[in-house]
Amino acid sequence: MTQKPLIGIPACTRLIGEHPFHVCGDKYVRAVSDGAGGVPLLIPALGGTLDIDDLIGRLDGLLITGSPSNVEPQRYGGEPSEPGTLHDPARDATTLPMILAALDMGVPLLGICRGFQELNVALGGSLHQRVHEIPGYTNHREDKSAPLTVQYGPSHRVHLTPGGILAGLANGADSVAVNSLHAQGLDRLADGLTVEARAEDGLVEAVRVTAAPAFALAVQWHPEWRFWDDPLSAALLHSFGAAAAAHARRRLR
Ligand SMILES: N[C@@H](CCC(=O)NCCCC(=O)O)C(=O)O
Repeated sequence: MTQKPLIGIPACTRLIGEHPFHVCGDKYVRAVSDGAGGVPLLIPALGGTLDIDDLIGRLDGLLITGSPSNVEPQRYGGEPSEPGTLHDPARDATTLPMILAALDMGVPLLGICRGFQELNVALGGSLHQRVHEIPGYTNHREDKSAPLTVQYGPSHRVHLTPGGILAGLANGADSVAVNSLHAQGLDRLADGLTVEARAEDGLVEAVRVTAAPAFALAVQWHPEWRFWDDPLSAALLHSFGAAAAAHARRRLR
């Protein structure tokens, strides 16, 4: 009997009423279960109270999701955020070390939106906090007043790096249309990352970990959104799942 790969999804913290919760969006859970063929395991944002190495050693993959919260700027030497910015320090304290442990232990990793930004920060890179205020960059935020199908619909094109993983998954296409729901973006690219895609304004929108022994890729857009309707999204999740399944076979043999 083939065991499905166990894929960890670190949660966000969220106040619901007066009570704090650990939460994860349903579309990420289904991207793991239906898109990657894995068993989703939600991981609470407990930071240093978790034995990160022990936990990563039990996983076959790690999906770092998007979130409306921003990585705390002190994590990358940034200026203080604008007052009222939503942060999630408990999530930062969990995802950043988990990313490094997964890369160190060869556990396949897929980052999405905030997860893409966290990969860059975890490896020593930095972020633009408000991309839309920087001359030369366009507005990459969604219209929050629009229906979700519009917010997560195609927003701009990204140019895929020839010979990259995404270009291969896109059957050699040199650009694809993606959605865009982010105010932050990559500033200083961390050492050890290779650009996989750029937006038309030049903003980096996808990276891979150059020397990673396993699948280690992150995108600024949202392939988990209705992935079954988008060939590249489906191929990306399937490729991540295949890498996790291969890891499971090695781990469980
Ligand atoms: N807060 C960061 C990252 C934005 C992000 O992850 N957006 C998606 C949130 C909702 C979802 O999970 O689909 C930024 O603003 O750049």
